[in-house]
Amino acid sequence: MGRVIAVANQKGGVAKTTTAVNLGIGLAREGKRVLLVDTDPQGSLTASLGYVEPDEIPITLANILTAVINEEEVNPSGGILHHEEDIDIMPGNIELSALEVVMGNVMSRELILKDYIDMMRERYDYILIDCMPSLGMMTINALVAADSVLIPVQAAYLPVKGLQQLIKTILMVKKRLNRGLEIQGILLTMVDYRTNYAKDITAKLRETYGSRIAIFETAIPMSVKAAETSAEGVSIYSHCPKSKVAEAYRNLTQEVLEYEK
Ligand SMILES: Nc1ncnc2c1ncn2[C@@H]1O[C@H](COP(=O)(O)OP(=O)(O)OP(=O)(O)O)[C@@H](O)[C@H]1O
Repeated sequence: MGRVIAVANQKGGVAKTTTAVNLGIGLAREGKRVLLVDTDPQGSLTASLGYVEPDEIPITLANILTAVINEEEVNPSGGILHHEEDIDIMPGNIELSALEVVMGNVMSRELILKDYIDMMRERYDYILIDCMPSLGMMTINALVAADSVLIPVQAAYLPVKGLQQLIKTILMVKKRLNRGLEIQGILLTMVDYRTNYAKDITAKLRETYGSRIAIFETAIPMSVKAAETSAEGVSIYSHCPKSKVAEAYRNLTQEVLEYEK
């Protein structure tokens, strides 16, 4: 049975998508069967893997979740795209925006994505859910469907306030809807090693959250190489295997594999 990890932070541009893609492909390179699920109406995960016009893809997560809502039968292979780096993708696009509104008005509205994800678990070792930058119904659905949450945090400012809100939401979901949910850890991203920010922020995070929340050993360095990958439609391992960012995502992959043990 696959393990489901939500990559979440309501703050935009903190490298959720970049992390979902490179952790997902990192796990696939270790022989794991991986599904990436794009729950963001911007479709940036979908686009960054080479499907540059997500809005033109005929079957996406929005169609699948609509079928779930309407209690129609869902074909587990339906809409799945296969990327050359050996991962599967359930694409997302702008239709998820309207769907999120519909979701808010149906029975068991928090469990819609979970229905689909649970059906997919037996086919994969890891399912990574790329969340949208909000704490709305779609993100709640992702947290309900997941076993754990990975929280990318951009190491450019002291991000404590937004994090508190996210953690509160996660704990609320854990209490009411998904008792097994774990916070897998905070991942520092876009770390600029020319400054001392990373050290300061790590220290601040440890001081604030102490032993309650793990912080990954690995931090992801700031690098234009990471930003270039999405235009190429491939992972950092294909685009620039010797870069520091590639090394960091390889290390993160190992940490995630270790976590399960
Ligand atoms: N390590 C990095 N160094 C420099 N730029 C990066 C790095 N990681 C990601 N980026 C770039 O930062 C931008 C935001 O990254 P990304 O799209 O992964 O964040 P996100 O949290 O998923 O955003 P959104 O909230 O909009 O979904 C992108 O342009 C991406 O290419």
